[in-house]
Amino acid sequence: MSGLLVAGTTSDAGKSLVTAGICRWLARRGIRVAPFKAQNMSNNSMVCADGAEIGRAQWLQARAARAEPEAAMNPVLLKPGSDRRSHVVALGKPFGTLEAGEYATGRAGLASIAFDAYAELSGRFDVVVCEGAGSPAEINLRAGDYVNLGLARRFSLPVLVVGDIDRGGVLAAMFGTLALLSAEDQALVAGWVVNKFRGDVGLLRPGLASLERVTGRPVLGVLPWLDRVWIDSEDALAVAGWRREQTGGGLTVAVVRFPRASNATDVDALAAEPGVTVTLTADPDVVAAADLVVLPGSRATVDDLRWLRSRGLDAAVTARAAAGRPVLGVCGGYQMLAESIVDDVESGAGEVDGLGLLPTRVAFAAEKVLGRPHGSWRGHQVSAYEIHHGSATAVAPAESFLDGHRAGAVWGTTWHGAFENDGFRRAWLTEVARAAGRSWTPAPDAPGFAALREDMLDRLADAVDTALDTSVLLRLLDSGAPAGLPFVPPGAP
Ligand SMILES: NC(=O)CC[C@H](N)C(=O)O
Repeated sequence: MSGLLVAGTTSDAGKSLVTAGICRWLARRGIRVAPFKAQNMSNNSMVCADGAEIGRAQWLQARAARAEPEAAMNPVLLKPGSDRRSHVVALGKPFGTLEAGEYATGRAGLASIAFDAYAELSGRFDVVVCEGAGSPAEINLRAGDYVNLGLARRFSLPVLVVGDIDRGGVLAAMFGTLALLSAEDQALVAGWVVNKFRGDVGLLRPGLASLERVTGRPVLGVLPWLDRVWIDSEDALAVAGWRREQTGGGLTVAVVRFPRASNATDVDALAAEPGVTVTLTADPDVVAAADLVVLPGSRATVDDLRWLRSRGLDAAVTARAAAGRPVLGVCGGYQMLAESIVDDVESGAGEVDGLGLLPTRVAFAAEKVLGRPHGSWRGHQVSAYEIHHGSATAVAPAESFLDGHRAGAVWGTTWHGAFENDGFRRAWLTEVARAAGRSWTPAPDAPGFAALREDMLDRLADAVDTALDTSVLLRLLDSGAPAGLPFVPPGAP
């Protein structure tokens, strides 16, 4: 068993991608590999087969590793419900809340959960590829850190630092990251990976040679800017990347960008359908004009409903429904479509009016529902997942739609991930297109969503294979960071 930590000079440097790429590259060599992120902050999560909730990125990295996703791969998940408070998920189950001021101090218990999970996981796999968070040089947080060098030190993991060259300043960021670490932490930083490079690598080489000289550590390689390759992101959506053109009629989808959107990766599969264009928006005019509007999940249903109203988006959605133009709500978005919502759990707001577009009432319960339901719609099988405290019940007869309801051109379901089922997605979109007066029909030869995702993971592994010095990578996995790596002053101040 061995491990490696993939850290980054910044958030979004590409740690998740590099971790996924290394996982798939190792899995292809027949190595039993698992991903790990000690603590993830994200409202995009997934329910594992054993009912545990983990970050969506670790779930996808597990797929890259060809391993069954499980709680130990992301033992701590912080789900921000507001700017100051996060809901804590530990080993896949609710574990209270954490206020912003406690992030640095109140986490000792979480650190030991994460360390135990790593130790246990690494006993069952040949290699564990860990992803860090943010930058390891956030020295104000170093004392309580268990995600970056706190983890690496505990388990003597070699560390690769990934930098995003697209933002510029990557050489300074790499040098500075190292120079702000203590001598003990620096001893584990074993190499650099430049990410998102476009252009002539020859121009970059002298800079890389200087970086190697001043840091005494090798650049393992320069990963190219990979078009149409990304990973289910932690805090943003990459719908544009899925886009595929199709001749003939198109279909436009507007997804409302809630401040606390959760599991909004649901719309990725819509975006991957040829001819379907998905836009994230907070603009009532865009909501009015689209063929389909999606209200996605939300970690703060009542607060995001208030936000929807403050923007005048409620009127745009209601007007669509009245005109028989398609609206879909998923989980939190489905809850908002109800006649009323009683919530003494998530917002503490008590009873509030919903948009009244479906004949349902929503009640929040303290117990969180985590599940992997199966069902069907018009003969198409649907496998999904659910994560919620609020449940809707019909107060008048209504056509059923998955676990939810349909009234006119308004559909709602608690189920996430339903649109990844190809047959269901295409049949439902065909019905939506008809309701919207569009001639869109599914392309007969379009690949399925799972195949597109697999292709992306394979292209990532190809990039690792061709762009990185994999012999150095294997040596680090075999023997850890080499002894005698030079200390670069000043070190941690
Ligand atoms: N996944 C979601 O959209 C969750 C909806 C809502 N926040 C709940 O907990 O019930």
